[in-house]
Amino acid sequence: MISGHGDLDTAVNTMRLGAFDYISKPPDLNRLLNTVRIALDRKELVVENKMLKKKVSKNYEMIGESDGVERIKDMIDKVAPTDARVLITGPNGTGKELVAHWLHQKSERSKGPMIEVNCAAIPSELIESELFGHVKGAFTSAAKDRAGKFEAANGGTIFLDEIGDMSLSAQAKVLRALQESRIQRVGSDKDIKVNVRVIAATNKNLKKEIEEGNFREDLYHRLAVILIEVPSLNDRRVDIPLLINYFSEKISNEHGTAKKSFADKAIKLLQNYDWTGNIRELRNVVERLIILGGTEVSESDVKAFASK
Ligand SMILES: Nc1ncnc2c1ncn2[C@@H]1O[C@H](COP(=O)(O)OP(=O)(O)OP(=O)(O)O)[C@@H](O)[C@H]1O
Repeated sequence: MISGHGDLDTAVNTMRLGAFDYISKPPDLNRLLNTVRIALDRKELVVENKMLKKKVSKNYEMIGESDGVERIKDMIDKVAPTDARVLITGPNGTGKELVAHWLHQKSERSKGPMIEVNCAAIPSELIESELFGHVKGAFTSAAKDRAGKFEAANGGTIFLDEIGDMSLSAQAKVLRALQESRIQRVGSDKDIKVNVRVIAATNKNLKKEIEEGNFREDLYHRLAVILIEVPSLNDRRVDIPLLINYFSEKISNEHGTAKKSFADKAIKLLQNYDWTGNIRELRNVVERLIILGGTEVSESDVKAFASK
């Protein structure tokens, strides 16, 4: 707002009504330029922030009203505010990672970091240094000191995904970290105290892995203080219509197109499929049908493009 009749009241009122700045006439052009620059920066930040918030909150929405999902939501509400360790089990693509994010977001640690480690993706000779860091010279390629994921998660949560695939030697190190809340960087004997909540997930049957000697029983008991079992999609088919609707909206948004509806018969057909890939597979099928199907996705679209 630029005005020649400025007094303090008008200035305060204009700002209250949403003006970014109040400049009296004749304007000092340097000040004006500066104000415009700052306002543009602010606007950019606000837009970016809105987009990020949307992304975060949308990504971790948990859709479903089946008994299985309701039970998980109840458990999350009870368990999230505590520091109890949680082991999440269930087949691939059922939403284990989603549950882990929810637990973190609804916990007192939500302002702290949430660090994810995919234990299956890290070669066994690197996992120790990845989790606990290393000091310079600990091994040939250790050119400088480096903190690991446990230190990075300090004050927050570490999510050990696919824990069933972790080597026995790494399991021993994780066990020590859990027992003592302390870690040592590889190549150092200095203890570092960490304040980290541990959430782990696996699609393996850990009881069976224990019997076969692939998983430490003591580590299992440390991790599974609370056990959350995520059911397969075939065991909660009532959620399928809701999920189709949710993914249809989400995918159309991502594509920048109008939301497509699905005919009742198309939904029924999808509801009876065998979803071995669970929710991840359903999402892919919905995306395919949105791209290839008609304005309203029909039963014949499902037969043509998503037959099983
Ligand atoms: N109840 C749900 N509502 C909405 N989206 C879901 C739900 N459950 C899972 N998803 C979505 O399905 C996809 C797969 O979920 P996620 O990655 O959490 O599964 P996972 O069990 O961790 O899989 P994996 O064992 O293969 O790592 C993700 O895109 C996730 O956002």
